[in-house]
Order: sequence, then structure tokens, then C-alpha cells
Amino acid sequence: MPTIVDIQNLRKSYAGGFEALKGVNLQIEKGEILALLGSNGAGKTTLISTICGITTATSGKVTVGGHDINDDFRAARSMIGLVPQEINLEPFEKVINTVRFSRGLFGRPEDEAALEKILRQLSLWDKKDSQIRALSGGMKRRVLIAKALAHDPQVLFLDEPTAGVDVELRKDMWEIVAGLKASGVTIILTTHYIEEAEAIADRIGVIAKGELLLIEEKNALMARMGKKQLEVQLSEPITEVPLALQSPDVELSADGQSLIYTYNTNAERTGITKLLSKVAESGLVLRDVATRQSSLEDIFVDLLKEDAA
Ligand SMILES: Nc1ncnc2c1ncn2[C@@H]1O[C@H](COP(=O)(O)OP(=O)(O)OP(=O)(O)O)[C@@H](O)[C@H]1O
Repeated sequence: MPTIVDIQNLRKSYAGGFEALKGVNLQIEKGEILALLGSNGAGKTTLISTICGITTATSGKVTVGGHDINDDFRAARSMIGLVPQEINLEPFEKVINTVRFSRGLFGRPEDEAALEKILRQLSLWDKKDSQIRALSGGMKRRVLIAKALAHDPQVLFLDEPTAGVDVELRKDMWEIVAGLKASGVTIILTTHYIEEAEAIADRIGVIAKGELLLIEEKNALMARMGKKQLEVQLSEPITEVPLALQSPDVELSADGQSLIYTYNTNAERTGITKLLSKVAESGLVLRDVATRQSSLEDIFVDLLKEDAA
């Protein structure tokens, strides 16, 4: 896939000297959904704000569709739609006027058919004449997206689109994002919710303390770093792991009822047969066995631990 947003060695120091971005390199591919994960204060919003021209970079280079965000700001910015974290809508304005006004701001010609298409795509067409203040929180978030799409951008940034939103609305948002991707829009979203990235992203970027720690295809990442655990439940609790079974990969559960064996999903041999025969040799009686696959959440926690170390 061709690159649509090219970020080279981007640095941002705020007044006072705090370095929020420490040389970020990132190529965003046309048509992908990229999820940027990171803890509070990691630099996700700063990265988006810099690309969108809300914050100026201290150094580095960003192009959008080949247009430099400094030398060719208007052309670069017109390719971008930005959905901010906060709802910043005019309460007494009608939905359709809000979206129409945004299109006008970018100097795009009036096109009622384009507005209708956007509002229908976001299931807002029957609300087009409602005042913003009469909408639910979920609808307001959809209006923010409609506004961001009003000038037909090719790249859409969503800054924490589902922060503080209930599970059902979050799933609606995921469907909307999938629909936008299908219509050809490149999507970059920031999120704290790892299950969100797991559900919708093609690639995952992890930001910590102003640095991009990792950027990788979601499926490859989960296969590479994913671990599985086998839980061997015992008929009688034990107080310590028998000598024959002692290894860094074998742990005893807190209640002494199970042995937890962690193994790599990519290894040639899982070691399960050997483990089970050692369990029998040690005179332990099995009650049941269960497996569990690590989630993106476990991978993320491991990564941040590694970084801190
Ligand atoms: N205008 C500013 N002046 C000084 N420091 C700032 C400013 N804006 C952000 N920062 C600092 O830069 C760091 C990165 O902030 P940023 O908002 O980019 O993080 P984030 O990853 O988006 O966090 P969150 O998930 O909480 O939104 C934080 O330490 C923050 O305090």
C-alpha cells in the first residue's frame, strides 16, 4: 500500500522544555486503520495535533498526500479530517448546518448530495434538522465525525472516539469506522481500550513517553508475542511445585489448585506432553485442563514492562 502520511523524525518540545515527542518516524498506509495505543500523557494527542497543524513541531517533517504540513499547509490540511476528544458543537445549531458550515470552512463547493451521503452513512439523516442540544451523547459523537468528513478528507484522525462511551455505543463506533474504511478513508485512532485496537485495527502502534515503541500488523504482533497458558487443575491442592516440574514456565496458582504452564505459540514444540507426563510422575491427579490465549492487553502490558526495565 502507498504511504499517505509520512512522519520523519518528529520532535515536539512544549514551552518549558518538556519533550512530548522524541523523534517519531511513522509511515501511514493508504486505506489502513491504524490504532495508536499509549497510557495517559504518552504523546498521542500531541502527535495528532502536530500532523493536523494545531501544534507546531519543534523539528522533523510531515507530509500528507505528498504535501508538506508547513510549506503546503492548506493542501495538506484539506486532506485531513480531525475528530477531537471533546465535543465542541454549537448546541442551538441544526445538524445539517453544522456539517454544511464545516464544508464551507475548507472552501469546498456546496454539495447537498455529499452532505446527505455523509449523514446517511452515520445514521444521522433523520436527525438533520434537529438541534445539537436535542441529540444523545452517541449522536453528538457521530456529528463530530460527520463534521470532520464534510470536506471529503482522505485521512481521518479520531482522538479517543469511544472514551467514556458505553459498550453498545463503542460497538456502533467500530461499525462506523469499518464502514469508513470500506469507503476508502484511511483511519488513525488513538485509544486506551486495547480491545478496541484488537477489534478494528489493521496495524498497532504503541507510544510511550513520546516514542513509538512498536508498529506492527495486528495479527503478526499477536502471533509473535502471543503466549498461551495451560491450566492444569489438580484434584487436591498442593503447597509447592514438585521438583520435577520446577521451571520458570510453571507457576502454582494462589489457591494451590492449579499449575499454570506458559508456552510460546510459535515454538516448534509446546512441551505439553512432557509437562503432563511429569505431572503424572509426581503423583498428582488431574481434575481438568484448560488453555488460555494472551490478548493484546497482555502483550501491551509486557511491552510497557520491558520498556520500563
Ligand atoms: N500545551 C502543553 N504544554 C505543556 N505540556 C503539554 C501540553 N500539552 C501536552 N503536554 C504534555 O505532553 C505530554 C503528552 O501529552 P498528550 O496529550 O499528547 O498525551 P496523550 O498520549 O494524548 O494522553 P491522553 O491519553 O491522556 O490524552 C503530557 O506529559 C502532557 O502533560
